[in-house]
Amino acid sequence: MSGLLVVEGLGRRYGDLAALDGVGLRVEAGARHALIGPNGAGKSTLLNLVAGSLRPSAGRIHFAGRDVTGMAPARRARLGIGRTHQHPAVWSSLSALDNVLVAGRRPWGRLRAGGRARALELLASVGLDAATGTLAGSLSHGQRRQLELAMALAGEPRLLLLDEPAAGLAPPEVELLAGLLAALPDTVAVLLVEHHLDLVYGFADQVTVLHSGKHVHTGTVPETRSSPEVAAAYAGVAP
Ligand SMILES: Nc1ncnc2c1ncn2[C@@H]1O[C@H](COP(=O)(O)OP(=O)(O)OP(=O)(O)O)[C@@H](O)[C@H]1O
Repeated sequence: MSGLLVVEGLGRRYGDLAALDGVGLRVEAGARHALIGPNGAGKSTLLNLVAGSLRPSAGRIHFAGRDVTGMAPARRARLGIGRTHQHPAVWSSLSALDNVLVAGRRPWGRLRAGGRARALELLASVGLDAATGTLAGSLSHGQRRQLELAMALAGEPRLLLLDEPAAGLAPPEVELLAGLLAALPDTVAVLLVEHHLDLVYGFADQVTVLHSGKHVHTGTVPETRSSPEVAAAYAGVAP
């Protein structure tokens, strides 16, 4: 089965509500794949199902040729699925450096060889070289997003799930984020959930659109921009 991430017939119900309904998705190794759609489309649900923090009601998830559908989040992370959250998940009482060191630990808490140098390198790569000793709780919202990105990269993911990284950022911070995303190594595939369409269209090579839990469209940026189904989804018309 080709494709780094292959999702088939994925569904998730909350009582009577189908938050996600029979969705398929394929993310190739090294791809820049965006997942968009109006509020409540099911984007975060899909991301959480892939990360393993939610269990599906239907469907399968394959990563790197393995069926990970029932696998715990920590095991998926060890296989190479990294993520950031809608609200940055950092340890407020630890320094930025310690956050990255902890996030990059191997199983059983062992630090990676050269871990400190690598952590400093990652912090520099996300623009936090002047804040390595700052407590994460004292960082601005935008800086916590940058820190969480460095933490996710410390796990050496092959797939990075980014959940609305531009949410709550001021325009100059969005520009900084766009630069950081553009500089991500192409050894990492990215699945980006985002409402900021300029950011998405500048970043993605494939775009998948969800509406009311259903798959509406997958295509290149020009295909997505000119799709009547996508326009209808954003206009609130049933696909
Ligand atoms: N824990 C929950 N209990 C009940 N319903 C939920 C729960 N989580 C999500 N939902 C519902 O599932 C649907 C999909 O939610 P989801 O957060 O995945 O959408 P989204 O596309 O990420 O939306 P947004 O862009 O607003 O973040 C929504 O109708 C939402 O209200």
